[in-house]
Amino acid sequence: MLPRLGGYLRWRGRNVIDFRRMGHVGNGEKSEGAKKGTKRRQVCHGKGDVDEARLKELKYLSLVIKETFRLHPPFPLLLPRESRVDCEVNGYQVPCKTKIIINAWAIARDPKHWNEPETFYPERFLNNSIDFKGTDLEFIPFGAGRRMCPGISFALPNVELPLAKLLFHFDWEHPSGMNHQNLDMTEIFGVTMRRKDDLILIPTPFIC
Ligand code: HEM
Repeated sequence: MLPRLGGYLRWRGRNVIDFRRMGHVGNGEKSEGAKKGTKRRQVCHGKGDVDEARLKELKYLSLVIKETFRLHPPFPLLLPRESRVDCEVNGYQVPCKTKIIINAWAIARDPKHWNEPETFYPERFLNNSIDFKGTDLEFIPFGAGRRMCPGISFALPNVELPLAKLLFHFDWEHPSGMNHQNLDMTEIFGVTMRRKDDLILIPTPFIC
């Protein structure tokens, strides 16, 4: 359960939703946003909620999640590996037993593997078999090989389901003067990566 403090929904010590500016829906009347939102909620509309069984039908959401993991992997650097033989990589001599840290963040933005790598474009995964299950080495937000994340099948529904529920039950807007183009996506690098600035959004409840 996420705590609500002083009008903000807080997660990991940060303000994620500003409830003080929450859009009002009076007397059971649907907001304009909610009426428009019905079309966007086709998969779950009439059910009143999103459940785990329907997650795989939310095709576009899964593309958006993939693209988010590509551009903003929570763990930008994989666990250190040790080379087992003397080898040469791009002209560099790498002696046996050298500790190697793989930069999954940089690989996922490498123009040798991605068209317009800096652009957030979920459709790039449409009709495309590239996945983050550890076999496509240009896209490894969960790592690859023997040290790959063993929590992946626990992690994914815990990203997809809360996100799907938040999108189903609310319409979301930026505070005035902001739009997705001027949203500052700067991140703070570390063992885990996170936004530099809080993401402030205005939710309007969607009444089914
Ligand atoms: C979105 C969520 C998550 C992401 C992006 C993620 C990503 C990663 C990455 C990149 C690694 C290093 C893999 C490598 O070096 O090849 C890793 C390791 C690991 N992850 Fe996750 N992880 C997530 C959630 C979880 C969860 C929920 C659990 C446990 C329930 C978990 C347990 C572990 C463990 C135990 C390791 C170390 C494996 C080892 O040392 O061999 N992770 N994870």
